[in-house]
Amino acid sequence: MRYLCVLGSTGSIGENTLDVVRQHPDKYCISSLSANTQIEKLASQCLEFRPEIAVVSTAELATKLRDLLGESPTTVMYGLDGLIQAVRLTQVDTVMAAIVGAAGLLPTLEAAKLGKRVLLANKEALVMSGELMINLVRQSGAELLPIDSEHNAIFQCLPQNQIGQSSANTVKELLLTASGGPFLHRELNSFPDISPAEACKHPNWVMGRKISVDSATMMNKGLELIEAMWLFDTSPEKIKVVIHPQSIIHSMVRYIDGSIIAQLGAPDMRTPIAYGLGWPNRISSGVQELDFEMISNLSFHALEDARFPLLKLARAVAGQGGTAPTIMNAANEIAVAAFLNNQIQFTQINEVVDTVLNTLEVCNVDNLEIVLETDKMVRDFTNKHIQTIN
Ligand SMILES: NC(=O)C1=CN([C@@H]2O[C@H](COP(=O)(O)OP(=O)(O)OC[C@H]3O[C@@H](n4cnc5c(N)ncnc54)[C@H](OP(=O)(O)O)[C@@H]3O)[C@@H](O)[C@H]2O)C=CC1
Ligand SMILES: CC(=O)[C@@H](O)[C@H](O)COP(=O)(O)O
Ligand SMILES: [Mn+2]
Repeated sequence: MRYLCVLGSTGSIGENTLDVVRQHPDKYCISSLSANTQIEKLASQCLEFRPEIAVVSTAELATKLRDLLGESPTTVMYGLDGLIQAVRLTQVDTVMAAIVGAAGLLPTLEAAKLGKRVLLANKEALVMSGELMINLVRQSGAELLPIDSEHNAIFQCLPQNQIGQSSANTVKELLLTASGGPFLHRELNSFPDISPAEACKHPNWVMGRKISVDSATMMNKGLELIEAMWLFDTSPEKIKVVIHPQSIIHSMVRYIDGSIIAQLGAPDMRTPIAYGLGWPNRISSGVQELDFEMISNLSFHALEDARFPLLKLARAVAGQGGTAPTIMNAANEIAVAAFLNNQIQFTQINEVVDTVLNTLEVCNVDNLEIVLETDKMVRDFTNKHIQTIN
């Protein structure tokens, strides 16, 4: 039996995780769950899975959740302390890191520090903390398994199934596939008119709002480029992005002998989640089998920089290192939130991130405090900057 803490259980990845767990009551037990504000959904998950701990964001929400749970024995906690307690539970051996954005950083690092199996969906946490997270994993002996579909695909295509061990001798490059999002063919001159609802309508995947906007701007692929550098111990030059609008090939590895190994499947996150839960074995996921007779076309396109300037910017940030990825991530989180709140236009997400990166100084990441201070400082700066452009 494996004992799970699901951070962000009310989100898209969280719900998919619980769906896979539901299919294997003999293999997985839910020990702790967490949400931000969706307490009704969390309450229903608690009543079904009976975790030891459930965590919400504030004391008020914790009181309301406790009321909703009635006689149920789950202990309700709140805030960062609650998230850390949820991860620290002695019996928890596996942590699904599925909180969106920087809010997931500290509990994910705690899981890594404690040597647990970390199923990493929360790519922003690795982008922000980079080497610090990888070093914690190495020191503690934690298992860091990628859930992001592209990285999970690459993990499945690499020879030794070991994160952070370079295959530099035989791997020529990693090929990250990108759907191109909802605006792959939209007229560029209409980009300023893009609404939050349009940006959140991904052609192939059902995901949370923040990652959906990131897919539309392709910042998602930029974050994934940096995520892949750390997970697979490689440089940005050895990671190529290929547009593949069908999202059937989830990513590929090109070897020095001309072979390319790809992982294919229906665009359903339950496949990578089941792979992470079952690793090194495989378990069923409930995902419908891919029917090749129904696939008329698998196509590939080159990237257009003018359409997706944030990917080019993220590649430069990846090469720069230091606090540059932390700055980029924080500016992007604030800009995406402002776009979703109708405060800025879609095209201003790029302008805001670019301005912030060109204004703030990049320094070395010597410790976690530098990451946390940078994240806070950039959020304040970006919010103020957005007020000035409105
Ligand atoms: N969805 C997908 O298919 C994929 C997602 N990912 C990554 O996985 C992560 C989660 O994405 P997704 O599931 O789509 O996101 P969602 O927005 O659907 O879910 C986010 C989860 O995090 C919780 N949460 C949000 N803000 C906070 C906060 N400040 N403190 C604590 N908890 C918080 C939410 O709680 P509440 O419900 O109460 O708001 C929810 O449980 C992201 O990093 C994303 O990039 C990676 C690959 C694919
Ligand atoms: C499902 C998943 O992993 C997302 O990150 C997905 O890849 C988004 O698709 P694109 O960013 O390729 O549009
Ligand atoms: Mn992805």
